[in-house]
Amino acid sequence: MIEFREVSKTYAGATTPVVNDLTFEIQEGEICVFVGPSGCGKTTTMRMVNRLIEPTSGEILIDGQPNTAMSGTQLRRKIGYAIQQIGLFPHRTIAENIGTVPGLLNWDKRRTNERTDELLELVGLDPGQYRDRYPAELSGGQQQRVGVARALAADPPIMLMDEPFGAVDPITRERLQEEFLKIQDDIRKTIVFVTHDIDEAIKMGDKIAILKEGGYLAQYDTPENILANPASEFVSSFVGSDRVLKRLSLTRVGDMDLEPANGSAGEGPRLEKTMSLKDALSEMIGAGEERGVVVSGGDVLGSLTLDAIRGLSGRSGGKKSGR
Ligand SMILES: Nc1ncnc2c1ncn2[C@@H]1O[C@H](COP(=O)(O)OP(=O)(O)OP(=O)(O)O)[C@@H](O)[C@H]1O
Repeated sequence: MIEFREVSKTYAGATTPVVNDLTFEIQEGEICVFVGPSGCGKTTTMRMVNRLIEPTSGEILIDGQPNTAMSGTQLRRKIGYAIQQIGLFPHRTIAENIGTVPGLLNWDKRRTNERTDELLELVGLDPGQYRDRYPAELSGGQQQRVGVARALAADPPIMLMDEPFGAVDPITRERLQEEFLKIQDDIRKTIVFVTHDIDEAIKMGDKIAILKEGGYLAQYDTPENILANPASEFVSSFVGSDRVLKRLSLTRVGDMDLEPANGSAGEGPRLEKTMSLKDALSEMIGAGEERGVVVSGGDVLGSLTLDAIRGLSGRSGGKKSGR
């Protein structure tokens, strides 16, 4: 767990803070996304976790221990770091790049090589083909995969990821996001993820910290709750006027309170429980029906009505509690 306690940062020579009295906790195994407009202090906040930047006041605890009490080696072992624009060393091979932190931690060569190959496979790159290439010989998307592999090298429980998928086209970006979420399902790291893209935040975050200019925490909650109940005008305009649709995309049919199905036939289209509400809505409107039958495999789970979906576009009605 990472705890921010009244953390502020004013850069030398500046008169106003760029990070302002942040207090919140990031739970173990969760992805916490810092999002907000340019200059609101996202990167500064993230870099205070691994002490690339020191706070002016307040403290950051990692598993209950102030990070100031940890040595450089301890911090490197505990915290992986993947940065914007990839940051691979151009004159080192892919294997040497991935082996950077194991090298600093004095791992022997064999262990580092085995780990490198394992990570290349994890991020979907054939070790035989890519291990000895240089970064310039890889596509942007492949380089970003290597950036993620490098951050994972020493198997740190915490990962800091600063716009890790920023430098690629939208389609590659979406693929990288999905691949990474699948990897995270297995590795369950505690992740701080910086982006300025609210859609990426909604997709990647278990929690989202929305920062606003001056480094204030405008809202800290699950994507679901932020979309349902934006805390202020600022949050509401930052998440966008399509927040209702975003929320429908995020919510699965199976997450809703369902009505009993009165027999499975003749009650509108069949909706798989994993389908998003946005797709379910489209099916129901397309079929001209007020309700659909929610199924999982061959079993009928219940019935979903247009009214229940409409209820969701208000506040939090209609949805089961929890994510
Ligand atoms: N080393 C520094 N010295 C002085 N001011 C700095 C320094 N680094 C950042 N700043 C200022 O602090 C503010 C916050 O910067 P930061 O990089 O944390 O924001 P950000 O939200 O990550 O921005 P972006 O989305 O544009 O990357 C900005 O106004 C920036 O100019």
